[in-house]
Amino acid sequence: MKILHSVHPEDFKNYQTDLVRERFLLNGLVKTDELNCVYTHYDRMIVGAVNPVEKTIPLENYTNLRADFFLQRRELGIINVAGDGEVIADGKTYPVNKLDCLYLGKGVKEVSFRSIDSASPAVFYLLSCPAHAVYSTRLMTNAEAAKVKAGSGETANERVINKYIHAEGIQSCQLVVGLTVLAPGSVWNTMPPHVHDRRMEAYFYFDLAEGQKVFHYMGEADNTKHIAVDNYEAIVSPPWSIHSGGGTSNYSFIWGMAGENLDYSDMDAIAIKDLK
Ligand SMILES: O=C(O)C(=O)C[C@H](O)C(=O)CO
Ligand SMILES: [Zn+2]
Repeated sequence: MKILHSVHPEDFKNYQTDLVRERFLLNGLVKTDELNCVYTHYDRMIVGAVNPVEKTIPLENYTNLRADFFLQRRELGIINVAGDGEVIADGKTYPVNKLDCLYLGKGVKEVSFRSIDSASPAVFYLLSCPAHAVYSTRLMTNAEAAKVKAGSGETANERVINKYIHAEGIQSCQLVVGLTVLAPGSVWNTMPPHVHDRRMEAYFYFDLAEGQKVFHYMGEADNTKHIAVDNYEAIVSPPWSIHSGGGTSNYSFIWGMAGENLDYSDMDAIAIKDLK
């Protein structure tokens, strides 16, 4: 499994586009009939994706985990962003359709993924972090997720934030996961931006139309940089960094965090006027 190391904010100030991409962008995650995971040193969060088309794909036990099985000391959040699919966990089958979320706790031994129709395959996005206790497996459909409206059409940031795994939702050790859907005509996510020194975060962009891009902004508030991100690409955000995007069209993205607490609202807001 590829490993991504952490970056110091002072070093980041010297980074050019290529190095920002190398250190933070996770691309090539979604490949036909493959599971692809990256082990990040941001709270040891593993970010991955599996796109089962013709085959049922198992969650393999990577050697760098030095574990008997993937979830021996970890928990896992799964969100499907494409066609209908199923996750089989220790013999039980869970239907996980577009925008549904399945949480699997520490100790689940055998996990595999399949699509219902290979002509419209599922794409499961995965977020896994270390777990110290067992929390129950739980499926939450998109209709059941807590929804918060944010932004407005006037400022091109009208969106709905859907929360699945968080303090008042699916219970976990440290995973916090949800997704945000931008309204047509709105392009800005997480603007005004924020940081949260107590949690890392990863964004995975999806439902971005062919030929469009999201300009993802990161860095400390007074030293921001951007990279242009495609559909099905993820980007990690260190605790010192803003994480905000401006698209050339509307799109959706999954956000996932791990760290000190499960409190979604534990953020330090940054005023737009203070951005540089
Ligand atoms: O659109 C937004 O604003 C978000 O979705 C923000 C993320 O949920 C986030 O950054 C949580 O810390
Ligand atoms: Zn955040």
